[in-house]
Amino acid sequence: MARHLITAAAQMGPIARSETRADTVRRLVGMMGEARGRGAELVVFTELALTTFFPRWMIEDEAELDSFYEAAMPSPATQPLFDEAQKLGIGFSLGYAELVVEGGVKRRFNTSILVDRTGRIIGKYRKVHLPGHDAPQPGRAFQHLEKRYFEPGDLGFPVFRGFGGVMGMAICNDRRWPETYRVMGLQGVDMVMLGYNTPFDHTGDEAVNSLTLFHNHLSMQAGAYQNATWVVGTAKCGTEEGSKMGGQSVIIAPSGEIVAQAVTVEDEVITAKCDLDMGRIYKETIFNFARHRRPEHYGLIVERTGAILPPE
Ligand SMILES: CSCC[C@@H](NC(N)=O)C(=O)O
Repeated sequence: MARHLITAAAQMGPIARSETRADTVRRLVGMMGEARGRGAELVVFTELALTTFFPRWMIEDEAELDSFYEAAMPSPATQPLFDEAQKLGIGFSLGYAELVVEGGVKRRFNTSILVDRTGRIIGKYRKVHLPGHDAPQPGRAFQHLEKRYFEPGDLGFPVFRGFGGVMGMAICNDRRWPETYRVMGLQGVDMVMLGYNTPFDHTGDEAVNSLTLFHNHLSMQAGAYQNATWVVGTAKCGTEEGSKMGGQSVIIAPSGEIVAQAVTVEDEVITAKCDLDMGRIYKETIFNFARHRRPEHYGLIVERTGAILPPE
């Protein structure tokens, strides 16, 4: 019997800095309802889906910085999302800024959770690949201070049984790194859910920036095909507080083909009927890891050094 999972990606247009949590959660609840109306059993929300993309600013006031984070999940502000999910019988993944206090010390992560169709959290992931800088860079219209505001995730790349398959999560910059998908691929992942906030000016080089949307899909399609998994990529996009960010949210099959794609840079729900068994043919043939991988030659990948150049 095929394992079909009707899946939605709920792309978000801009979130203004002044938008309240309650307003943002209402937007998410609205898209959840639309997704369920189209038969979706799972909806994938974006990275940092509850606030504007605050790492674009240097924020020195700690209380102001804390206001972008969630100290509990669910919280009174996010509870409506869990209630709606339970009422409609739809699961979701959600990205948010997580604040935990351990031994009196604040720890900050860029986090995603997976919630099942009963409203129960069944998985958590903390972003491993943090792009940008830990201090403001001169001459930039917008900063990218993820290295300042988050510590690298400490949970690895776990996968979770749910929705009839093996489910994994990644967050934004993670999607550009083959290791992200491969570590989950080695655990038999059927679907990787991820959200992204990708400003067009992220490299500072005009020629490279013009390829932003190409690189977005290139990374996710390669990750899907090479690991025989579905990939659902959900953008936050449009012009947010003056910063232009790429859209083109997608649902990608294990063949690497795009089966659904957003066409706006606003709130937009896309859906696809995903056969979680579609990856099997690839997992049993060209990407049969047990038969064909040669890890004895991959040692450099896990060395801490940067590039190792051949002798001159
Ligand atoms: C300075 S790199 C910024 C772009 C990065 N964005 C995030 N949010 O990770 C991305 O890889 O899309």
